[in-house]
Amino acid sequence: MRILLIGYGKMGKTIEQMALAKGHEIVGKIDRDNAHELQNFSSKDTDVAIEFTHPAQAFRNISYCLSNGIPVVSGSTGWLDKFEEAKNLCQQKQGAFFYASNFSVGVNLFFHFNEYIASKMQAYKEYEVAVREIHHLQKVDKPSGTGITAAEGILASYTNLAGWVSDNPEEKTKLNIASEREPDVVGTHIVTYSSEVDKIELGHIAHSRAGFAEGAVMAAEWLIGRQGVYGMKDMLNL
Ligand SMILES: NC(=O)C1=CN([C@@H]2O[C@H](COP(=O)(O)OP(=O)(O)OC[C@H]3O[C@@H](n4cnc5c(N)ncnc54)[C@H](OP(=O)(O)O)[C@@H]3O)[C@@H](O)[C@H]2O)C=CC1
Ligand SMILES: O=C(O)C1=N[C@H](C(=O)O)C[C@H](O)C1
Repeated sequence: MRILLIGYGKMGKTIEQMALAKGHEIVGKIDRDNAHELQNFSSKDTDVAIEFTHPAQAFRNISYCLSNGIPVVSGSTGWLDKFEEAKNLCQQKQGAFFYASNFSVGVNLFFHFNEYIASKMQAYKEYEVAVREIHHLQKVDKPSGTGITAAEGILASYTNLAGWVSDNPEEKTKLNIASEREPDVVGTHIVTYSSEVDKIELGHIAHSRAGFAEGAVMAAEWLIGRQGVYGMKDMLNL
């Protein structure tokens, strides 16, 4: 598979290692300082693009790929206000687009169990539900994309809550997502149900970026030959 890497930071470099180990070819590496070179790539030389950049750049990169017939896998977070636009463009161009806030199989199992637990816990209003995410100091967006997906999984059952809120535990009508930034934390997500007498927790701790990279390469392999908008639930049958 001929892969174009868009974003050559922590994730781009980890994905490169994973892809080469699986026998794939990297046809290009686009980063901020050579971003203009993206226009040189087309479906003639690229089977799939894997995009991990920045909240402010992701939509433009994804749009370029969809407009030029390049199937695109994106893991960038913090840009989802434009997700509907990306979906529409994908439909219009009959393209292929795979998005996940988190490509790790373990996190997607965590999402699955999180939805199930929320569906049971919503009947027990003596428990207050909250989401907490902890990441490294370089992370630019808050809350994390994974934290938002976890919150949405809970809100599907908690119809009494009017959406989520970032770092505002006093706002009792909404589900709080608490964000913490600490050196060298790859990605930790914890859902807590607290009552006066006890606490139930479901959590996921990433030990490295290998799980994210492995999932992204798996998604790229899976996307080739498909048309439409997909996510991890489609690939993993969750
Ligand atoms: N879905 C998932 O499983 C995961 C998602 N992520 C998300 O992926 C994104 C990237 O994470 P990470 O690799 O850790 O971040 P990094 O900051 O390490 O890397 C991002 C890279 O993108 C580059 N970049 C900035 N603008 C452009 C542009 N216009 N075109 C191409 N490249 C550009 C940056 O360059 P420069 O440094 O010069 O700005 C940088 O090298 C984040 O949104 C993060 O939240 C991260 C891990 C897992
Ligand atoms: O920026 C990161 O590092 C990560 N970002 C993703 C997110 O925002 O959920 C996924 C992972 O937690 C690492």
